[in-house]
Amino acid sequence: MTDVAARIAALRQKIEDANHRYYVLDDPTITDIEYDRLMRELEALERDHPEYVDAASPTQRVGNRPSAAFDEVQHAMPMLSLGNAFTDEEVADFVRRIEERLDRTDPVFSVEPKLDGLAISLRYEHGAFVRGATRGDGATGEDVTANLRTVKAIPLHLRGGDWPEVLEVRGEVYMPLAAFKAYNERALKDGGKVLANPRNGAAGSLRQLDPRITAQRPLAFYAYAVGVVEGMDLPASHSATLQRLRDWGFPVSAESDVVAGTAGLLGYYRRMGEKRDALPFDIDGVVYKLDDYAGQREMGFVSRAPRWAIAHKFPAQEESTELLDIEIQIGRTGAATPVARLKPVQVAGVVVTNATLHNADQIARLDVRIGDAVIVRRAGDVIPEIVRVVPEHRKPDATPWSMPAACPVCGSEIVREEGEAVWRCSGELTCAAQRKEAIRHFASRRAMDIEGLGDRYIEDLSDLGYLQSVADLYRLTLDDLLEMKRRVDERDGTTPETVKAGKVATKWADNLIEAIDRSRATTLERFLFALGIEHVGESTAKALAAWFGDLDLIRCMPWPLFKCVPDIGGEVARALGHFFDQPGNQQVIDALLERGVRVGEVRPPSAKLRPVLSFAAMLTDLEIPKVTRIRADQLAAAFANAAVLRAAPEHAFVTAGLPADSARALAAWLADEANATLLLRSGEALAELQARLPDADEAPAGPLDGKTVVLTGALSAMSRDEAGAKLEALGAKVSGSVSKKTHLVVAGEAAGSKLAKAQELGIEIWDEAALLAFLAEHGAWEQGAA
Ligand SMILES: NC(=O)c1ccc[n+]([C@@H]2O[C@H](COP(=O)([O-])OP(=O)(O)OC[C@H]3O[C@@H](n4cnc5c(N)ncnc54)[C@H](O)[C@@H]3O)[C@@H](O)[C@H]2O)c1
Ligand SMILES: [Zn+2]
Repeated sequence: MTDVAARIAALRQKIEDANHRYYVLDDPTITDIEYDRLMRELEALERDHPEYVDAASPTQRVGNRPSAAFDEVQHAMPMLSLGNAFTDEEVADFVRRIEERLDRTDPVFSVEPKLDGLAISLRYEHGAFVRGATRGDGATGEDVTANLRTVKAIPLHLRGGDWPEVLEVRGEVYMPLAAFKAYNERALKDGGKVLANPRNGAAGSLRQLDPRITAQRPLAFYAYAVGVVEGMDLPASHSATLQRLRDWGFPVSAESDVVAGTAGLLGYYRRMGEKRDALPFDIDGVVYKLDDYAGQREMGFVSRAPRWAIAHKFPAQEESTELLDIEIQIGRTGAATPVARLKPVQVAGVVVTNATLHNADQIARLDVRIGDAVIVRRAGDVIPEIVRVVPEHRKPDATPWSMPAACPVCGSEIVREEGEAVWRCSGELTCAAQRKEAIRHFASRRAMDIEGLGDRYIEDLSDLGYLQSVADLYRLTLDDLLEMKRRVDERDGTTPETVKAGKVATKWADNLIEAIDRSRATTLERFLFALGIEHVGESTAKALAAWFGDLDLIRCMPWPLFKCVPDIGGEVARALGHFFDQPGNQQVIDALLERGVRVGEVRPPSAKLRPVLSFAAMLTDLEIPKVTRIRADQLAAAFANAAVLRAAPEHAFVTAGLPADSARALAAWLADEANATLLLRSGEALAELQARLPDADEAPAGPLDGKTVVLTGALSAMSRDEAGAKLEALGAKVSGSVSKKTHLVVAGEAAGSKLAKAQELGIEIWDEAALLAFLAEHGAWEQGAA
């Protein structure tokens, strides 16, 4: 074989493979630009060496054989492809060929956006939609009628009374960008496969075997041509036909237009190019069609495309390049997002050096490794993203990527909650990236309540380095604030509002310093809430304060002990333990206290802890594999405390009554040094708590002791929070949701589902009047005090 023959054979093979992946599997591995390059090379070789032209060459055919999964549909009129133009000269050549052949100057063209979706043909008989098919290889397509019926933009019946007996409408099914984005966001959250691009989304959705799946994916449709028409004469031009299609109820692109000559075409190309990013759908170019049908007939066809039309393509939105590195970016809430550093590459006219990889799961799914050749996509104002790897170019030493253990900004551990897609930096109080959000929460009304510390000040104070952590709030001086303001004015070039009538305005700064100072005196529950610990909302903060009463105790408590508080489960307990285990967080708390933050008197732990604090309960809370409460009871009976248990050998657990597998599991667990340390720490914390418990009779008895109360609906005399606080003072436990354990529901105005549930469960229900009467009776409310 000659070199040319070999190259031609290789190109045909590559293109066939790409066609199969693209048209049949909806899963391409090369970019459109690469595909077009291969195709052009093959076309040129076949042109220069006509002896190799072959009817089986991909240059002679459209698309690909349809997949066997669907019934076949023979197209009565073939569905062709379009020739491509990439440059202005190619467009000028196209126009010149028409001018020469038809002997006209500046011919008139119908021009349309080229939607990037899937070509389909819709058949209407006596006005009713009877069959829809994909293009397939142009002659034979796939019957996707059931799926097309779910596309709302496709009329199931033609409108107006005047239609042909048989009408075939051709157009593009596509996925609007909003639907594409929403689909991928959901897929990322659920750990599903993301769509590479909207075209892929349209093709994949339409070629689903189950129409119910297609129905869930919002596809749209544009009509751009007709095929077979029987029993009626069409207008003489394409543009007039498009108008007819509109009248019959088909969506036709509002961007379509009529222009003349090369200049008209190129003008339209520029206009659409500028509009491209703002359109709600992807277009990969524009299509020029000679407008009059007489001219079209005279021009005729080549093997796979008409001579009277051409697609003028925009620069590609996908390119391949090399992945140089994967870096971690920390967001406001600590979310660690992997970002790809790329070898610079032009994508859709812009040099791209970074791309998002969404999250660690997505990296694993794509199996992206540093050094890989990757396909980058940039569409509209969307952040460029890596859509796939080119596996053939993988370097042999490339290793799978994993999330780094420590935050690149602050060095805290990067962790992930079970069942969550997002990894987070755990340095809540120290991480610069999370600082602003943390400060905002810390200063908020229900937390430390620093009046006047708005978002702007938080931004500026952080950006200019005055606030490294929330603790720095308490060493801000009046001079700091004024200097900050001066620097902001300087930076933004704004006229200093601080200097008015020659006098420096300092009132705002005085007020802010005063508000910060006021916030120093707070409560333990507000302080714990203000720290912004994950999963710790107001009610958990309140519970912690009520049950333990002492910040120092809470700060050094190992996580299993938090679980002795009834409403705190394993997840919240671990979040608490983890937060206080970070030295950076502890330093910030120290600094806050040093700088005068006061969280109220130290109180003894709640007497209610007495029945739940035991060695056996603690062992259960450690969540040791195969150590259930029964086993924990056996262990507690045989071993005096954590230290003794820690030192015991495996056979001693069997002697204590544990089955062999539990004994083995416990021994294995203890063999891990971190677990052994946790056990010892928990044992010490348990002893400390027990020692601090007040005598049983010290606990005040309230009229609602041991009762769980739920407040719902709106009260008029006080807020729900106030009412809740009053009820708690009388011994009640206020809960957010109604369950069988609820003793009482207080229902204000417009109470909804909680009230209904309470009725269903037969729980006692009070209206506001009953509540106020009860509060008054116990001295917690004065009649007429509203
Ligand atoms: N990446 C790959 O592996 C791979 C493989 C095969 C094909 N491809 C891509 O597909 C292209 C070839 O596909 P093709 O044959 O569908 O050609 P095409 O996409 O270049 O153009 C023809 C198609 O344009 C569409 N179209 C959109 N708006 C239109 C309008 N207003 N009027 C008429 N048609 C309109 C129709 O679906 C029509 O079938 C290649 O250039 C390449 O970009 C890529
Ligand atoms: Zn960090």
